[in-house]
Amino acid sequence: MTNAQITLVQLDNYGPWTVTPEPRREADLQTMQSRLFADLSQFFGTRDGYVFFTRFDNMIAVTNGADLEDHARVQESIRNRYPVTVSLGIGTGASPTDALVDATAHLQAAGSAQDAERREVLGGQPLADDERADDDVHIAHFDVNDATGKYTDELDAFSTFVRIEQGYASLMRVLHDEYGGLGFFVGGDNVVAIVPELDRAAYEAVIEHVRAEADMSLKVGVGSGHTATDAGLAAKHALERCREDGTIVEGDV
Ligand SMILES: Nc1nc2c(ncn2[C@@H]2O[C@H](COP(=O)(O)OP(=O)(O)OP(=O)(O)O)[C@@H](O)[C@H]2O)c(=O)[nH]1
Repeated sequence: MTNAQITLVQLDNYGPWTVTPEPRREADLQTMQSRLFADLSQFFGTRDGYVFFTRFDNMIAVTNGADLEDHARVQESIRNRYPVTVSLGIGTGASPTDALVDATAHLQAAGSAQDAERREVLGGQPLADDERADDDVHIAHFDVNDATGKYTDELDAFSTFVRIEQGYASLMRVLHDEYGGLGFFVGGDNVVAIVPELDRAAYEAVIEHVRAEADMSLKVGVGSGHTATDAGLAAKHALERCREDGTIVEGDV
């Protein structure tokens, strides 16, 4: 089964802050955003969750295992150490996309991201203990076949970046629009996707879609678990089996 718990992290009134009292230096904003992401990754990581930076002003976390108190503690810690605050919307659902829609609704109902009065909303409810199962979280770890040989060692770095981003765009769209999954670029040539339970044929179809649309060949390791860490590690081991056996889909399918 799938029982996703997704937390939407939204910086409060961040747009106005970046230009008040006048535009702030971009390098300072980049530094602050990446430190905040690192802190959130570490915090949710200690609770076996994953955070993805997405747009930095909005970040998406898989938080199965983190309760309301954990979320409130993150807000307090950020308030104490950063010049910005964060609102958190917690959503649950049978698919990651449903859970994210639920999480988003809790923040949107409380006001705009650029409403000076809307600060540190903590909306929604985590899964109760008796709602959780050992295979709540499903993660698919996608990797480009021989990205080093085909791109990194062949093209200039920007051309490689464009090719990888095009593959990522194709993959994230098909996962979201057709399968209820949320795919995130995590660096290099890797995409980690939070997915519902999907079978081998679905993964083969996703990989074929990206090959046809973006001319990029992928492999994927799939894992499931009680938390993002458990599922994500299982997915990484499955991806290693793809490498060893020359296969394109391995793991919990
Ligand atoms: N975030 C993250 N990045 C990874 C991971 N594994 C590899 N990478 C990144 O991906 C890049 C390419 O590494 P590989 O995917 O091993 O290399 P490859 O050339 O595609 O070779 P094959 O995957 O064996 O086909 C590395 O430089 C890293 O940036 C991972 O588990 N997580």
